[in-house]
Amino acid sequence: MSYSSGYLANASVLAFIILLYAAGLVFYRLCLSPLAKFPGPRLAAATGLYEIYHQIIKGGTFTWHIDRLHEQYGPVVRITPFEIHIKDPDYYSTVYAGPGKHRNKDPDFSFIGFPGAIFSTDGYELHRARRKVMGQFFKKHAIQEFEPIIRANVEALCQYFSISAVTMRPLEVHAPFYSFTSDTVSQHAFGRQAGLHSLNESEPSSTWKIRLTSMFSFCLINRHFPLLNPLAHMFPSLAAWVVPAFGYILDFESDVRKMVRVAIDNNWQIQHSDKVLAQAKIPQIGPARSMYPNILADSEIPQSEKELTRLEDDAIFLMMAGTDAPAQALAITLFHILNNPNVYARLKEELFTISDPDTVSTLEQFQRLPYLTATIREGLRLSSVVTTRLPRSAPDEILQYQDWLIPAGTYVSMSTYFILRDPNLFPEPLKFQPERWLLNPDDLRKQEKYLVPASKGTLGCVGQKYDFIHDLKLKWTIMTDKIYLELYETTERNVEMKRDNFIGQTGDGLNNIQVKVLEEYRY
Ligand code: HEM
Repeated sequence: MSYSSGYLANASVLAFIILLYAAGLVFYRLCLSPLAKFPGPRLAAATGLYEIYHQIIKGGTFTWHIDRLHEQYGPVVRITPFEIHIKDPDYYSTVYAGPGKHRNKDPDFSFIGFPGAIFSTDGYELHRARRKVMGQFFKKHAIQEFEPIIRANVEALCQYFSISAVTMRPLEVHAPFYSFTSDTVSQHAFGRQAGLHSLNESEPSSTWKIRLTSMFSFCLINRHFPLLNPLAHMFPSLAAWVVPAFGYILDFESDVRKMVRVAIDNNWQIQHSDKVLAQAKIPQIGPARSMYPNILADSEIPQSEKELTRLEDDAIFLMMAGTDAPAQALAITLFHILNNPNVYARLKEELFTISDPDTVSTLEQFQRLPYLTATIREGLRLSSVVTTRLPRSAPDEILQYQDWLIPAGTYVSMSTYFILRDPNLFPEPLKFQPERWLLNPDDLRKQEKYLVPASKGTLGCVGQKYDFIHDLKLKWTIMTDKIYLELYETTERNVEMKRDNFIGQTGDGLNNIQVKVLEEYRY
């Protein structure tokens, strides 16, 4: 036998073995797997390529496709070989359960390229320990202590609106909102001085909007092709040349890594100096405590949790999570307010009841305003910025849904995007109607159960308490009696989510919300 025919024979045997293995795997998944009995497209049950096709080839459309599958197959659908998707808002708190119920994330799904991040933490116990540490900085009182910094940042943010009133140039609102949220989160995380200060720039900068949008589009690819991430970081210049958006990601990472290194260096210096001086030197944010410097200084927290790469990963995700979703939710809420003049007028009227030029209204005062509070809830509902599903497993529990018994350890997911737009819960769901939240306390409690834009349970968003900061931001930026806003060349198309990059994205080139600042009334 010649060399080439021997080679061909070996290749054929290898191809045959691979085919046999693939056929066996597909047979197992379709007929023998404990999930074989669940309804859904056979192709989705047979291979993960089904999801990849909708996410990568069809451009992030799987979320909407899943919804169509529910119309065809009912409330339970097997959407991948390993995952069941359920569409029933009343089942949400079973899957996304609170303390006392053991839930795990799907580590493949939570892989976003930064394995040390709390979001990607595999294992219930480790996640719980990390959550306990991070959670203390997000307790209501901790955020309230942070209010002076938020106020200062809101003031800086308002400058852009004031300048726009003078120049009469339309303002694209994502850019200043992203600067606001990235400055605020970084100052909370690293201390006022050590954090970012994009709001100091004279023009609103779209840097953070571009960086974050690039980060999230990369997240989607990472999940399906996890090897791309280390490869891209191994050859950063080449990767940035092939995919220019990667350059923005590197810049973003580099800024966050720098802040972490400074925090570690400072901590080292503090620990090696006088102990009394050490306490005084730990950065404070107003009377509140900044996150990473205090974590580093806490001798109860194990050293492994304070390693450079672990903290870098954690801070990168924190900056992503704390910047993008709140900035988008705020921008989209603003769009809906301005797109509904009756809502805008009613809000202004309500805000005039507390507006006193001689005093600065407090967050607590805003929170007592029923229509403003209702508007914020409606904004969080309709913006529903997180379009991804977030699979969970119950490792030691058989979940029961209707007559279905879901084997322990199976990944189950639900999409909040469709809960927030469920017509049975929210009639005419695409309409922006703050009035739907003006309910008596019992009915409000029942309805709030379904307001889940930031997920729920022990693994849900740690920054949810930040939501009430919207009250402050909204009041100061848009409802203020000093300015009057009008949409400029912006329609529903500019806020309509078409693609799922974890965070929803509009159609190409439409992610802009422009306003004209029509007048600025000065006392
Ligand atoms: C409108 C605002 C926000 C929305 C809609 C939102 C949404 C979410 C969602 C859906 C998750 C995933 C939860 C899960 O896996 O079940 C998440 C996680 C997270 N979010 Fe938020 N978020 C918001 C604001 C914030 C803010 C302001 C911060 C920080 C300052 C933040 C920090 C985090 C962190 C650290 C996690 C990971 C939690 C963990 O895995 O334990 N988020 N967020």
